[in-house]
Formats: sequence, structure tokens, C-alpha cells
Amino acid sequence: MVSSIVSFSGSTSINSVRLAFSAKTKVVKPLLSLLLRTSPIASMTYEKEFAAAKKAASIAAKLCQKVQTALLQSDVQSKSDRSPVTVADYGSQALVSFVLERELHSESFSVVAEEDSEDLRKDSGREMLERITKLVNETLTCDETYNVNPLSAEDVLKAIDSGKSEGGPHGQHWVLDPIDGTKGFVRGDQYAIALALLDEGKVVLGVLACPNLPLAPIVSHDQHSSQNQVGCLFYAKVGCGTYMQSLDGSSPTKVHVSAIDNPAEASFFESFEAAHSLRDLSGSIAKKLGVQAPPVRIDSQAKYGALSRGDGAIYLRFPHKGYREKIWDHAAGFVVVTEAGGVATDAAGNPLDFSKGKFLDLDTGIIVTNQKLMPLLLKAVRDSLSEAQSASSM
Ligand SMILES: Nc1ncnc2c1ncn2[C@@H]1O[C@H](COP(=O)(O)O)[C@@H](OP(=O)(O)O)[C@H]1O
Ligand SMILES: [Mg+2]
Ligand SMILES: [Mg+2]
Ligand SMILES: [Mg+2]
Repeated sequence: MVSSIVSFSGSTSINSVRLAFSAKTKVVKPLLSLLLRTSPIASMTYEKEFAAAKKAASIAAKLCQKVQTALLQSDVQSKSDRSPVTVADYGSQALVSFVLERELHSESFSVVAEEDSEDLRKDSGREMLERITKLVNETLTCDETYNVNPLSAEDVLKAIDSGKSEGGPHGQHWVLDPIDGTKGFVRGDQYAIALALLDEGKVVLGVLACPNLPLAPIVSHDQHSSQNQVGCLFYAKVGCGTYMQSLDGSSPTKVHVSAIDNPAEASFFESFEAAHSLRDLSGSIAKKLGVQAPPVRIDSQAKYGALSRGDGAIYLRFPHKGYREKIWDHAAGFVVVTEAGGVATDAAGNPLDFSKGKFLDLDTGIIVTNQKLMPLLLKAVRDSLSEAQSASSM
């Protein structure tokens, strides 16, 4: 559900105030932090970071699109070679770090990212590193924003590891999944470049670039929509709502989650990959809710983006026992969907906690929907889980 066209303006000097204070004593900083979080102007902060994140994800998306196009045109034999995907993962991560550092000149650059350069630094990684370096330089040249000397292989390695961190409850940390939905990327389906910023353990902004997601709703009553343009950029900042624009740069549109309050009319998302989520469980929950529509299975955090604009009303994710969710698989999607009016919790209804390092500590799974459906969904989840538990103990 897409509503009015809005653009961000009305900057304040709150960032400069922050900077000035941040250099001061340890006493002032927490006080200022508290003030900013409780003040109505808190939502006006992070403007520079927000702009940098959008730019970084958009440039990385260009690199990924280029690799995916080449991958899909290649023959069957080279399709089974996974190296193009790896090249895109590393290339995307290097570009995002490069852009963030260039734009922000931050003294304490910290990134919790999925990839690192360890394998690339080995002799066996040399050829791949050359391919990545070439790709990164080609993408930067095409973009024309940065008039820089070509990056060397060493620059690329440094960018991949730049600010490497485990996150945590204090300070600011970027959270990056350079390609989320790797399996979808290989198939030519959905994937996302997912970038979020944590501040004192909370996700304060997030950007999702979804190069293959149609601009038109993917769960639509109008199956004959003439709009088949793909490539969406979703972005959200705490207190400011969620916006979507085309990756080509159309004007932003404010988006909202579905307003459906009758679960029978809702459709639900889950992973395309059967191994990523327990389908028996999501099927049982959907049945209890009376959901009529079949599940919509797509890869990556594109699910959060689609949900944030009201394509479907529920996202169910129940990994197999023992799987630990990583923050980069959810941080950007979380703020995109919650700022659009959605609610995302674990299976017991606890808020998602991004402050514990690179893992999300969860009770069983992740569920996302709108405010009205959440109580019904939680009950269906509770009932289905206890049924599954008693069945397994028999
Ligand atoms: N067995 C498993 N259960 C749940 N998630 C898994 C999984 N194996 C991998 N994943 C995660 O699922 C992500 C993709 O999400 P989705 O299932 O929504 O498409 C992967 O991100 P990457 O593709 O970045 O590695 C990976 O982190
Ligand atoms: Mg991922
Ligand atoms: Mg990934
Ligand atoms: Mg991965």
C-alpha cells in the first residue's frame, strides 16, 4: 500500500552538536545520548549516515546486477561454478565499506559484516581477488561519483575488512549483508544488499536494495499489471517511516504494511529455500489462522521490503533446531518493516535484540506482521509449537 510522495528535507545541526559533545567527557556522552533518544528531534539525526547508506547500497547493487547478468548468460558448466557469487559478495562488501568511509570520514568506523578477506589473502584466492578488484573499479568508474585512482588489490582487501567488528550494545556499528539470498542470486531470483546502522544496540536506520524486486506489488489481485519494472530501494530511519524508490532513482514513496485484520485475507511469506524454514510449522500456523492463499516463497530480506509496502501481511521464519540467526540477515529488514507500521518479534513475542553481537538470540523463530494481526498470529504460533512439541515427544 503506497501513499503520498515525500522527500526528506529540513536538516538540523543536531549531528554537529553530537560531534562536538562526543569529543568531551564520558559523562556528557551518555547524557546527550539519552537526550537525543527521548527528544522529538532524535528522528532528525543520522542524515549523513542515511544518505551514505543509500548511496553505498545502490552502488553495490550495480556490481551485483552486472555479475548476475553475466552468470545467467553463462553456460551450464560455469553456472555450477560458485565463484561468480563469491566475487559479487566480496565486491559488494568492498564497495559498501569504501562508500561509507568516503562519505563519513568517521574516526570509529565499525562494521559487522558477513564476509571477510581471509580466504582471499591465501595464494588460492589471488585470481579471484584480481577479478573482484577489476569489478569494483569498473563499478566505481561507471558510477562517476568518485574520481579516484583505481583501487589496488590491497585496497580492496582492506575495504572488505575495514572496521571489522562483532557489534554489541555500545556505540555505532554498521551491519552489512553484501548479498542476502545468495541462493536466489544464483537462480536469477530475489536477493538484497542489506545495510543497517546500530546505535547503542538499536537499529536506527536501514537500507535494502532489491535489484530484482518488481516495483509493482508481487502479491496482487491485479495479475495483469502492466508495470514490470524491477529494482527497488527501501529505506527507513527511526521515527521517520519507510520509503521506497526505484533503484534507478525515481521519487520516493512512503510505504505502509497491509492494514488487513482478517487473517483469511492475508497471504504469508517464507523462504524460497526449504532448508531455511520449517514448512510444516508455517503451514500449520497459516491453517490455524485461516489463511487461504498459498505461501509466497521468495529469497532474502526482499520479503521485509515487500511486506513493508503491503504485499502480503505475514512473514514466518522458523529455522531448523540449532540454527543461529545472524543480525545482518534481519537488521535492515527489521527497521524497514517496523517503520512501515509492522511488528517483528521472535516466536514468543519478544522484541528482536540486535545488541548481543553478531547473533540474534531468539526463542524459536521470527514472525512479522501488522499490529492488528500480531495477537492472533502469536496465539496460532503458540498453539502450533505446542502441538509440534507434543507430537515429537510421543
Ligand atoms: N539452515 C538455515 N536456516 C535458516 N537460515 C539459513 C540457513 N542457512 C542459511 N541461512 C541464511 O538464510 C539467508 C537467506 O535468507 P532467506 O532464506 O530468507 O532467503 C542466508 O543469507 P545469505 O544468502 O546472505 O548467506 C543465510 O544467512
Ligand atoms: Mg544473508
Ligand atoms: Mg550474504
Ligand atoms: Mg551467506
